[in-house]
Amino acid sequence: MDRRTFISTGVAAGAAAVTATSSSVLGAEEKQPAPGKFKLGYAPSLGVFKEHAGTDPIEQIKFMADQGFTAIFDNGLMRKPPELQKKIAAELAKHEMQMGPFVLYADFGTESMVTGKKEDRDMLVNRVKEGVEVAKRTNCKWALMVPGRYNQRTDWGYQTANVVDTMKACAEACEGSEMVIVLEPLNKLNHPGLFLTKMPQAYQICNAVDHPACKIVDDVYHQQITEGDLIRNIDKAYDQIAAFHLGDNPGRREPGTGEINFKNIFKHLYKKGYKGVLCMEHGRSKKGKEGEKALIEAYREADSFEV
Ligand SMILES: O=C(O)C(=O)CO
Repeated sequence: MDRRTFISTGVAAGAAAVTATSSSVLGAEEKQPAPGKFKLGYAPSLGVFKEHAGTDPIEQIKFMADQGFTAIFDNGLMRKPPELQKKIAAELAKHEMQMGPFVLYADFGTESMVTGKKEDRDMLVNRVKEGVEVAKRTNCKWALMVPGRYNQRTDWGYQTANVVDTMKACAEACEGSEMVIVLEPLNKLNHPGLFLTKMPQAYQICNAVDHPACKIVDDVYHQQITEGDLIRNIDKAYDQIAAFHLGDNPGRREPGTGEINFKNIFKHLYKKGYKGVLCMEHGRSKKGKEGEKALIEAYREADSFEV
């Protein structure tokens, strides 16, 4: 199937989904997505549609927009040359697409935020300042941080207090910009030894930091492994959640390949009025062009909830 045929299939599927949900029963005009667009901001990663769109990130963004996506994400944005960062931002602006969090700091091998040491805090604050420059260049509002490893010899309460103090300094370093740091709890199966694993824990830290630039990215793949109860945790932590990551479990692939009921989660978020990004941070169940097509179809299916 060539790019055009594939595109028209994608948009047709989206249009069908829209028709099915845009009856007068809906009432509120603003609830209806643009024809062909997904209802929520599912964000493919740059590089995920190489088979259809090639290796040029700009062509990839055009392809994603054609398919009805309204957001992208790029974990590696910070490592890209500034000129390319600007080109990506300009292309996204043309399509009115959002950009999900880029990775600002995720060192899984180091005790960084838990130590309370000035040199660790200074290193992280400097990293945040670099991130602010990337955010300004790209209009990307969110930057992801992982608080690193925990220390086996220090009481948990002291480590939590140190993370809170460090995050206060990091959040203050965002002031004067629009950048928001999102802290990501990760599961201990894939990432043993990390400090931040749970939604209630992330919530407690964000509440203690009490700064608009310190929020949570809720990765439902990680949280399904760590604690489950996904919708209740979304509701309880909602005022501190600024972004989502997606991936089914087990396998960390597209919706429909595991045990998570994405259609219900998406419907729930839609009803809450969630307008942010949901980064598709997962692999695919099939390879090649067929795999890319299956990926889009999986999102069309999960997005086909009634509103
Ligand atoms: O490394 C991981 O598993 C992540 O989810 C980072 O976002």
